[in-house]
Amino acid sequence: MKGVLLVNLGSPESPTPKDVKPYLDEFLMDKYVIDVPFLLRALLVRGIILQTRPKKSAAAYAKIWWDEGSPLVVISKRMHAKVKQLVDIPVSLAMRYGNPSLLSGLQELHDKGVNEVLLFPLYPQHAMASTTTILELAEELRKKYFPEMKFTIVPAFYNKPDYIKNLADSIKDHLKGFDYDHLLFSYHGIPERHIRKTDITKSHCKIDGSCCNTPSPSHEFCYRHQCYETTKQVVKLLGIPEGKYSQTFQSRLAGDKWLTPYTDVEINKMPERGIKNLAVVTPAFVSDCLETLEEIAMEANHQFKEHGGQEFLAIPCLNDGDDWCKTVSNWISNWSNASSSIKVDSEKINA
Ligand SMILES: C=CC1=C(C)c2cc3[nH]c(cc4nc(cc5[nH]c(cc1n2)c(C)c5CCC(=O)O)C(CCC(=O)O)=C4C)c(C)c3C=C
Ligand SMILES: [Fe+2]
Ligand SMILES: [Fe+2]
Repeated sequence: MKGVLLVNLGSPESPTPKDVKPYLDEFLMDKYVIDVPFLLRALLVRGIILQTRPKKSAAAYAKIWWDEGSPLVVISKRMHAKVKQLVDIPVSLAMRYGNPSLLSGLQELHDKGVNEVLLFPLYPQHAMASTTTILELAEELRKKYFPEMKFTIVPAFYNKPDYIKNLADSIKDHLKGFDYDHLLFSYHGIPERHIRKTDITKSHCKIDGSCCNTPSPSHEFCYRHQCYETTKQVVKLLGIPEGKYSQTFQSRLAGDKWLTPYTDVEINKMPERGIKNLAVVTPAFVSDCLETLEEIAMEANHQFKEHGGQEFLAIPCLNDGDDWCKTVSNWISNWSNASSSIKVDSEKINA
């Protein structure tokens, strides 16, 4: 029997340092996130980062927390509930860090008699720190607890026409009545090293002006290419002219060189370049979360105005929007109705 596991990132249990600390420990001790040898990772994370960050992060979470819980988890649950109504196979929800855990999601499907699982990482663009870590942990759990299960993986959907249309429609709706000078596409950043590591050709990605626009098999897993492609396809659909939009990367940690240009640096320079009304969209996230609600809608908004900007619009993520939930359920139904599900590629899922 077939079933689906939707997987998002996850949040702490509450916006307090006591609950944020174990969440950050699980997150940052992940070898796909901080990809250095264990002892160095433990020294960096437990010896340095966790000494101060839980308090700072908890304060940020407290600003965006809802009565029902973390926005990311609450929104994911709402989306899950809608998708469940639209398909006729079991669908469970899990988080990579925190709860509901991946193990509980797989167990729930197993208890319903599911032995063919469509693993659905809720990330439009592929990154080892987001997607690979889900797939690796799921495989580890499968081997240990559910050896009879088969997995099929939903690949990054950064360029799938129905996803692009949902995103473009949402941007268009939110821009109604907002006379914007510029639309910024701000994606979650990753260290440049991660781009080189996921380059399957081991030679293509130079992280320069052209590699991501030159066709290559490496693009199947290149986060940077996939971000550019999402932006390119959305602006094409919306007819936004060159110069009226740009792309940046947000949420970097100190230490490494992360993908540039940096969102905060660019936003602060915009008012002196004549951009007074700025709209920001965050397509690396399908659900609003700390990084969109606090870092962009509060912090970047404030900084933009401090630097002379006038109006700032943070465009919400697709969240549990009806069109997006329909797209997700169509992909699921196409997979569940396919006669053979041994290996289903993205084209088939979107057929
Ligand atoms: C788009 C997917 C994501 C990638 C890729 C990603 C990489 C990445 N993240 C960190 C460090 C942190 N990220 C944090 C929050 C956070 N990250 C994502 C998504 C991706 N991260 C989301 C959806 C969220 C929000 C979670 C929520 O509960 O709302 C945090 C925690 C908050 C904080 O202390 O700032 C950290 C830390 C690294 C190091 C990384 C790539 C190496
Ligand atoms: Fe992150
Ligand atoms: Fe590239």
